[in-house]
Amino acid sequence: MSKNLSIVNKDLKEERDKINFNVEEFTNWFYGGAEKVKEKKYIENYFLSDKDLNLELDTSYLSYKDKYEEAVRRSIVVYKKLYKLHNEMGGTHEDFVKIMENLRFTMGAINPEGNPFVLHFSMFALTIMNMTNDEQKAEWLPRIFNCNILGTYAQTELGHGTYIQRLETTATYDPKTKEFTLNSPTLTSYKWWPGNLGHTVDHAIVMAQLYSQGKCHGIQPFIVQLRDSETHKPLPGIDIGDIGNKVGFQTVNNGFLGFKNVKVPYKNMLMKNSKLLEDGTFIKPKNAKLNYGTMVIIRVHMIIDAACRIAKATTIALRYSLVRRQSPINPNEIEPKIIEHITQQNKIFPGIAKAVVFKCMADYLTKLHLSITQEGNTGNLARMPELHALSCCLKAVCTNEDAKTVEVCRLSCGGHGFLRSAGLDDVYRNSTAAQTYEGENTVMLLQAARFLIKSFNEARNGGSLTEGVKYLFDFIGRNGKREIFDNSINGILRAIQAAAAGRTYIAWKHIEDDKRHNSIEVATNLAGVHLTKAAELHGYVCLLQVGIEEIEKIIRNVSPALGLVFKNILELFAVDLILNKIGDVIQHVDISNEDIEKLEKQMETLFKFFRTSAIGVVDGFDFSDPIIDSTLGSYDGNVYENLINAARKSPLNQEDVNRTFHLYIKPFMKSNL
Ligand SMILES: CCCCCCCC/C=C\CCCC(=O)SCCNC(=O)CCNC(=O)[C@H](O)C(C)(C)COP(=O)(O)OP(=O)(O)OC[C@H]1O[C@@H](n2cnc3c(N)ncnc32)[C@H](O)[C@@H]1OP(=O)(O)O
Ligand SMILES: Cc1cc2nc3c(=O)[nH]c(=O)nc-3n(C[C@H](O)[C@H](O)[C@H](O)COP(=O)(O)OP(=O)(O)OC[C@H]3O[C@@H](n4cnc5c(N)ncnc54)[C@H](O)[C@@H]3O)c2cc1C
Repeated sequence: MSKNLSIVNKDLKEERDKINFNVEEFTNWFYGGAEKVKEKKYIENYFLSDKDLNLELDTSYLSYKDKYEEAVRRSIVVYKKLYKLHNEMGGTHEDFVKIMENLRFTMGAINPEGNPFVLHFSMFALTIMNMTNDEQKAEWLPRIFNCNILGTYAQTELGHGTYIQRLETTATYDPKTKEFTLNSPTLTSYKWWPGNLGHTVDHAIVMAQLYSQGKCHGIQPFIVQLRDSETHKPLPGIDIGDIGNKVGFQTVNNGFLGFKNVKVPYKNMLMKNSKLLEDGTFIKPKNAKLNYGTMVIIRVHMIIDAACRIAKATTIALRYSLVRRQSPINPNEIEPKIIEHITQQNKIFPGIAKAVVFKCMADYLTKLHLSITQEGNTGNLARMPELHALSCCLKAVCTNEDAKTVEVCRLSCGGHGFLRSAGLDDVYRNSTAAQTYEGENTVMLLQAARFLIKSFNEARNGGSLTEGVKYLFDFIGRNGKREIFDNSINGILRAIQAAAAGRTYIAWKHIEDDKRHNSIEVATNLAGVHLTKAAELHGYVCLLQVGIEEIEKIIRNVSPALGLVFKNILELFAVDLILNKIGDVIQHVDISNEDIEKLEKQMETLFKFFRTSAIGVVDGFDFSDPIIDSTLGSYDGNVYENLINAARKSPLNQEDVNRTFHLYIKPFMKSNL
């Protein structure tokens, strides 16, 4: 499945012949074991081999409406098969999760511009699983699982996406009728953005301000039916539609939604956290932010998505760079593979290292999320703020890096990278969307910075700190002296920690100084740029720290040859990071010009070593050709054949002369102006 049967380009074959580690062993690590790789391949093939999907059709040439309709058609083919496969596998919840996890990659190949049902299977289902009481679970989960109802997560409004406390949709409870009345009192209160909302789903989790007994009790989730289950017509009082063309996500069917006196039964307010008694008495949750739980889960999941987008983009860029020849380095020699230009290595190799380190972070964060959620289920919510801060911080840092890296990969493919058939545009669109959805990245960094400043105050007052921010103690302990740089992995980590702690101190001091003339809120706003820089540096500290810990474990468990590749990858990540953050490092670390030159030299040595492993690593990401979907990144490396074949499929090339010649061009040319 992963390799096509055509003859592999000789330049690429020559590279693969030199790989000095076991690529399969790397793949097994990336997917969590040989069994998981087998499962992934089976599931991928199970779906992608279905002729009914008609994957030959290049949907990028279709109109907006046709794209959506084809995406719905394909999705239904997939979901029917999903349920068939699920039954064949035994029908357990674990089987379902297994298929869904693998389907995430496969769905991208089937609907490259987005899945019109993605919110049903992610945020809608997750919210019902995590924010309902037992009765509500029993009522809704079977219907969701069987797709008898389809839903989305409707939180953002025209006027507010970030500051959700000020959402304007209202849900007013009447104890006499035991109903809520939903209203959109203003234009800005219209829901705007929810995926799949426009014309696909018939239900939504709606976040609305709860009014009861004459008081507002803040935003609460309600499950609301939007469309008739037979006709799919909007129900009375529901104004609903698609928000129109976007930068990407064209087939996700993001929608708008307004309410006019829409009645919702009492039992439809999700009651695991906040509770409303039938008489209208409101009972506060243990922590008001528990209703933000679905956002936290998705932010955690977004780290692995970022890793995979980078893995895909670097696979395309590297394979292309190993077959593309241009510009002799020595004037009299043959043109080299473009990867021989060291600037090309500088564009692609650090990206490959990021994919690996982000994958380590995704695994770490998933485990942390599970353990903190389990604590939460026993009533212990103490670590919720730590998880919130970490997931916000890494969501922002990883998706920012993701978008940047994917764009560099596109640039590294020169002109051909600009073709849709190169496959980098959809990856980029998804990366840049991820910078905004699930919390805009600056806002996410500012949330993380709140935690950093609190921790800094705690450290100054001799309090206790969570593991991930203990480096703030080192900074305070140095009492204004700079960290002395030493050129080892741990030395680089300490330097980035010193930079993060130093920037946190600058932000803290800024706030303290401004507090003399301003409120704490105004002072915090004025320190915003420092705060976001501190949070960003903290994100890199976490990535490097977890990267070091995880890769040390990996090295102990893999063959020595693969261990060397991991060591090389970790060093690449670390040296690239410190060189990119050198301005911040210089401010807080005793690092000399010679040290910096040594790091630059070290980067060149690391590139030299990685030059032979790189193709093995990207092959090890194991994206099959239908998933990579790129003329430049296919396994066989036959890029020029792929490019001309793709061009021939352009709708304009289906006839020799386009009608515009006779309609407009010829009359214009003959007109003598
Ligand atoms: C499973 C498979 C994955 C599939 C992926 C599917 C992809 C589908 C594609 C797209 C889907 C996109 C969906 C969306 O975009 S949904 C909408 C998302 N919206 C947002 O993310 C909104 C962002 N805004 C917020 O999250 C919040 O407004 C806020 C920025 C966090 C601020 O909240 P609030 O105003 O209430 O808070 P305050 O500023 O007053 O206080 C901050 C304190 O609250 C603490 N806090 C906040 N959140 C949490 C939390 N979740 N847990 C614990 N604590 C929290 C925070 O720490 C502050 O504490 P402090 O002590 O400092 O006061
Ligand atoms: C592709 C896509 C899919 C989406 N899907 C969904 C969905 O399914 N369901 C849903 O409910 N929503 C969805 N959204 C909405 C999304 O979650 C919000 O757009 C996002 O949270 C950002 O909020 P905003 O649009 O209000 O941005 P704004 O907050 O208006 O951001 C504009 C600018 O203001 C700045 N800013 C705002 N507040 C602050 C602050 N406190 N401090 C400093 N700067 C600030 C931001 O940094 C940014 O530069 C989706 C959005 C996109 C793009």
